[in-house]
Formats: sequence, structure tokens, C-alpha cells
Amino acid sequence: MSVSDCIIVPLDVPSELEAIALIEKLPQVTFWKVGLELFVSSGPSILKILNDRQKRIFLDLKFHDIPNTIAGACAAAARYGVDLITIHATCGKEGLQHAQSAMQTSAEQAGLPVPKLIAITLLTSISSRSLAFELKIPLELPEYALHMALLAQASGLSGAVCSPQEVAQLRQSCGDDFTLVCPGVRPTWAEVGDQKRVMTPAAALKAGANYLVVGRPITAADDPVRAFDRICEELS
Ligand SMILES: O=c1ccn([C@@H]2O[C@H](COP(=O)(O)O)[C@@H](O)[C@H]2O)c(=O)[nH]1
Repeated sequence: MSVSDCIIVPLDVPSELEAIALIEKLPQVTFWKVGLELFVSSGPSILKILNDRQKRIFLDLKFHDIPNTIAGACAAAARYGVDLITIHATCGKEGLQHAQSAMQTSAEQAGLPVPKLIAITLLTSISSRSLAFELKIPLELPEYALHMALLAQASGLSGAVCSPQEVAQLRQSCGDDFTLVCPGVRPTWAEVGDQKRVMTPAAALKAGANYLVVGRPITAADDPVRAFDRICEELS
């Protein structure tokens, strides 16, 4: 695996045509993320387009519902042949366990590799201040993120999504087999935007991330190819 394979680029665009244009502009990207904007606007056909081009897929729909509903959604998502699927850890243990088991059964019945189900610990757009004063969570942010990751692991999930600022602690507590995916990644030359807990790509990888999700620093750059290459250079 080369260093570029650990960079996941989100297809955060409003249409399938724009998604295809981005995929074609960046042939060196091997791992793409399909999130809410594109999936809601254009449906699942983008997943077939990516599969046909032998790209890896992170289906980031961030499921959050009761156990029965979440299990159905995960079973359906597992049949798309994707690599990673997200669910909010706040679904709780019963929901996470149902989701994991439904996803596994569904992929096996379809004869497909079982995707990794990974739990959102705490969105990277949430600051310590909003965790305490808006969400009224009475734990320090790193302690809360770790608790959510351990809940996901105890429920049988393969990994978690966390900010790079918490990844070292999660890696130490959850071990090397637990997949840790970090959005909130910002090179020094990129704007932070709405992300609140950020680190540079090199620091995030060094701290223990398996994959980095890097969107606007690449996709909104004047020259996305140069931006992607520059991040790869900084990582190697
Ligand atoms: O906690 C989370 C979970 C998911 N995301 C997603 O990652 C990308 C980040 O894009 P940037 O442009 O690099 O900010 C985006 O698709 C989010 O939906 C996240 O940011 N934080």
C-alpha cells in the first residue's frame, strides 16, 4: 500500500456528473467517500461507477436510528460492495450490535466481502465548548471520544471515526487491529473551515490514523491534482 492509498477523498458534490468529473480529474485517488449530499441527490448509482473503476468506497451515511431500522439499513448498504460504512456510536450497544450482525449476514449471503462498520465517536465539527454547553455532555472531550470508541469495539465493530486530536489515545486503548479513520485533516496551507479539531496529514498519520479523509483542501483547491500530490509528498 502506498502512502496515497491512505487518503480518502470525499465526493462532496451535488451531482453524479460533478462526481465523475472529480474522479476523472484525480485518477491517482484510490479511495473515495460517498456521503449524504451525493447519495441523497443522486442515489446509489455512483457506487457502481466507483466499483467498475476498481476504486475503494467509504459509504459515509452516518446511520442513526433504532436497532431494527439501523440493521435494515446496514444490511442494504452491505450489498453495494463498499469497504467502509459509518454509524453513530450514539445508537448505543444494542443498535451497534444489530447493525454489525445484519451487515455481516447480508454481505455473506450476497457473496461479498464484509464491509468494515465504523462508528462516529464525535463529529470533528464539534468543539469542547459545544460538547459541554450545547450537548450538555459532562465528560471532557477526549474522554467522551474514547468512551464512544470503546463502546463500538465492545459491540463488535471494526473501527471508529475520530478527530486526529484523539487518535493517539484511541490507538493506544483500542489496539492495532481497530481501524481509525480521521477527518478534520488540514495541511498548514489549507483553510480550516467548519472543522474544529484538526491536525496536519503527517501528524494525524504519525499519531495512529489508518486513513485520512481530506476533502476541501483537495477538492476546493485551484489545482486539485497538485494539492493531492503535495499532501502525498508531505506524508512520504
Ligand atoms: O466527524 C466527522 C465525520 C465525517 N466527516 C466527513 O469528512 C469529510 C471532511 O471534509 P473536509 O472538506 O476535509 O472538511 C466530509 O465529507 C464530512 O462529511 C467529518 O468531517 N467529520
